Amino acid sequence: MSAEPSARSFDSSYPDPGDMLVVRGGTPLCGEIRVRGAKNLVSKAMVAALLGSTPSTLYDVPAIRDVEVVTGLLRLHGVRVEPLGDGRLVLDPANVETADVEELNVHAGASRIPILFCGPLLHRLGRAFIPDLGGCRIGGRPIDFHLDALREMGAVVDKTADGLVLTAPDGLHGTTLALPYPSVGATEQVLLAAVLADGITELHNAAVEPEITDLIALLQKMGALITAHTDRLLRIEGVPALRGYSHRPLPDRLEAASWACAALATRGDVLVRGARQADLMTFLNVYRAVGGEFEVDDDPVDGGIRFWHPGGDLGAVALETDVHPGFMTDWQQPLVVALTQARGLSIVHETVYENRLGFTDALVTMGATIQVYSACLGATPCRFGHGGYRHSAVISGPSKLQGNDLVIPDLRGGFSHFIAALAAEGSSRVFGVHLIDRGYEDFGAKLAALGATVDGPAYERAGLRLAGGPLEAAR
Ligand SMILES: CC(=O)N[C@H]1[C@@H](OP(=O)(O)OP(=O)(O)OC[C@H]2O[C@@H](n3ccc(=O)[nH]c3=O)[C@H](O)[C@@H]2O)O[C@H](CO)[C@@H](O)[C@@H]1O
Ligand SMILES: C=C(OP(=O)(O)O)C(=O)O
Repeated sequence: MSAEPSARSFDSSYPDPGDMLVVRGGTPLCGEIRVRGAKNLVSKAMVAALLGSTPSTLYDVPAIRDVEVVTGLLRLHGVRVEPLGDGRLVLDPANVETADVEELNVHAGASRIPILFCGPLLHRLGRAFIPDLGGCRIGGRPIDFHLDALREMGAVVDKTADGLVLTAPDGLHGTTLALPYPSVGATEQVLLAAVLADGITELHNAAVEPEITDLIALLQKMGALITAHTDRLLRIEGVPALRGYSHRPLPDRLEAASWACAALATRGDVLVRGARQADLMTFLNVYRAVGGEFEVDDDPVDGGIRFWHPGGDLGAVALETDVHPGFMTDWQQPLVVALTQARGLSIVHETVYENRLGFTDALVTMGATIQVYSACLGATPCRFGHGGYRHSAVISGPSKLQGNDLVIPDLRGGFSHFIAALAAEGSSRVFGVHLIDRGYEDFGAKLAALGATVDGPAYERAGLRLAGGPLEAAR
């Protein structure tokens, strides 16, 4: 890239120029970082604390925006949320109360977690107000499975201009449910509603992601009676009361895979402390198929997985994202950047979300050769084969990437843009950096620890925001 970033003018369609980082590419990421509790478990564990009659303690909680949002929502409902430092969080639900709708709406659009407050609030207060949901814009992300299940269990749902209002005039009761698709959120919804419901709930076609298994383990600690049968069947026997839990969440397998892909795309070598092989089996198979190397250290305290590029060419692969135990959709975006560096044609069929390949447009502007199709380019026709959803990609590599201006579209797409910028020649300006905070703790500090050259207003303006600033300070 010829021009230095400072010489480029800002396009008026870019978000806040202060929310931008300049990345100088071309240096392999090398070193070690640590991942803490999984974003996709910790936030749900925090909601589950509402179900207990005594305080809960959660360990290894990362300083990410989703945790901050759920902390805010819980506090508005009277839950005492006390960060004790070093990732310990005590949640005391002794004084749960109805929250002010206007105050709750401050969190509208910030995360997907508010929908999981339905069951716990209906049990505690008989009423729940749910602000509009946020989360990554990677598809329509409807909540029909959640609401249908709650209605079957006795909830009445009113859609208002402000958000959803739920009541349960006769309480929630157990029933037999079948999800049209094994949705993670809807499975969690049923678990959180059924554990205190009257009678037995059977959930067919449930999600079985490791985060679900960990949530079940946590609920079991609270006194819940849940049996996980084969064939995606969960049987939940409602109990009259639950106590608080003490729980160390599973490590973040999505963050671990992101850094693994960053090592591969930049020809680097990254030790991800805390990463656990059991949660990453499917990812590791694909990583190896592409040509990436890894080594597992099982030490329970200091262990992790070292990921590296062994030199030479990477190989192309064909893969489909799927529900667990398939290749997880949240691994897809970082891996695609590594695939731009693999020799040959790779095919990626995204079957979980209909709109999760938009981030590839930016990679193309950097020199990647990626074509996106609305046909199902995989062995299994998926729900998105008709309707014109651009959900299959063909990636031809290896491509020399050039730095460019990038606007972060969503959490994993944003991480992918960073990897591409780090693998590219020259410098890139990455806009919308705050979106990364939702799921990557200490992102800037970790990049720096791995030898990346990153600078810019997002660093200068917010001081240590990306290196454990306000999120950590809020503890
Ligand atoms: C906070 C969190 O844990 N987020 C994860 C969770 O999201 P989330 O729980 O939102 O994802 P789901 O598993 O529910 O969604 C999977 C598919 O089901 C569809 N669907 C879902 C619910 C519903 O009521 N109706 C419906 O049609 C969705 O549009 C999507 O196509 O699981 C996803 C799939 O592993 C991950 O990518 C997200 O990182
Ligand atoms: C899609 C994701 O998260 P969320 O469901 O919170 O939007 C993700 O973590 O990649």
